[in-house]
Amino acid sequence: MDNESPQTPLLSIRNLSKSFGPIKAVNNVSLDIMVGEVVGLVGDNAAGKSTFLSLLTGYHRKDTGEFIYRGKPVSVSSPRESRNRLKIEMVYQNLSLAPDLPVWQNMFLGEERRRFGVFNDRKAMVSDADKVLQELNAKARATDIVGTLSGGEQQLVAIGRALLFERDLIIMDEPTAAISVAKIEDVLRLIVQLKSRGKSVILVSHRLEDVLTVADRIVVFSHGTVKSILPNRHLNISDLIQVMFDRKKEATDNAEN
Ligand SMILES: Nc1ncnc2c1ncn2[C@@H]1O[C@H](COP(=O)(O)OP(=O)(O)OP(=O)(O)O)[C@@H](O)[C@H]1O
Repeated sequence: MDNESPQTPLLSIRNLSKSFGPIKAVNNVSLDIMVGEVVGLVGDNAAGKSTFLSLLTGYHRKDTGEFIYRGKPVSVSSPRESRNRLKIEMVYQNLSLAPDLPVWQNMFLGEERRRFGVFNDRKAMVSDADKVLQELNAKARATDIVGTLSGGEQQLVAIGRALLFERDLIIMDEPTAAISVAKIEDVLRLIVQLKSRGKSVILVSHRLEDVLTVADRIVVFSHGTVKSILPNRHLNISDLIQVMFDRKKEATDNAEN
């Protein structure tokens, strides 16, 4: 598939756990994310997907476990450390953009550029934001107000941050949940484009057909654990549903016995 030999883990997650009181939301999860890999994350409600992501992005602190980034153990105890040390950019379903601000300000929000000792070097930021927008084939310009853009263009702004700050791993949480069918293809194409630039992507989605379209591997979460890691070869939706829900079926079977 590529010339890199053997596959290099970008991020290794080892024995990650997080409880909320008696609930083991994430229970001893280990997973390698490879360079340039798209990993689909699926699972029933309350399987632990959001909690797992919140540990990666530094919004919650792990109880136990280890992050190894490009071979080196790294500690992450805040969103800033996740961005700077694990090079993670999280794109939320609601995109977390400020609609009244221009694109460039949204892209640099909280990470304004200082150049030659000058705070908020507006000219440089507008120009850098425009470059990224062009790379993503966006119609929007850096000075456009975000609230006036279509949902698809807003998504490009959110993802533009990842390119601007050279993040390695982009986490997309339900990116196709709230957009039109026509735009879904754009988002999936964008994920493939990110992969072709060597970025790794974690795609969390309840739309299994989207995950099957772009993921290299699909990680099935259940009850806070990794239930299965499936290479996405010859997989179809019914295979995936079976893996996702058979424990539930067993539980029902057991309950009936
Ligand atoms: N802040 C919290 N306080 C207490 N319990 C929590 C908290 N966050 C999550 N949980 C619990 O942890 C478990 C895993 O929840 P999580 O939201 O991570 O699952 P999920 O797979 O993202 O589900 P969904 O697909 O419904 O969003 C659930 O039982 C949930 O109730």
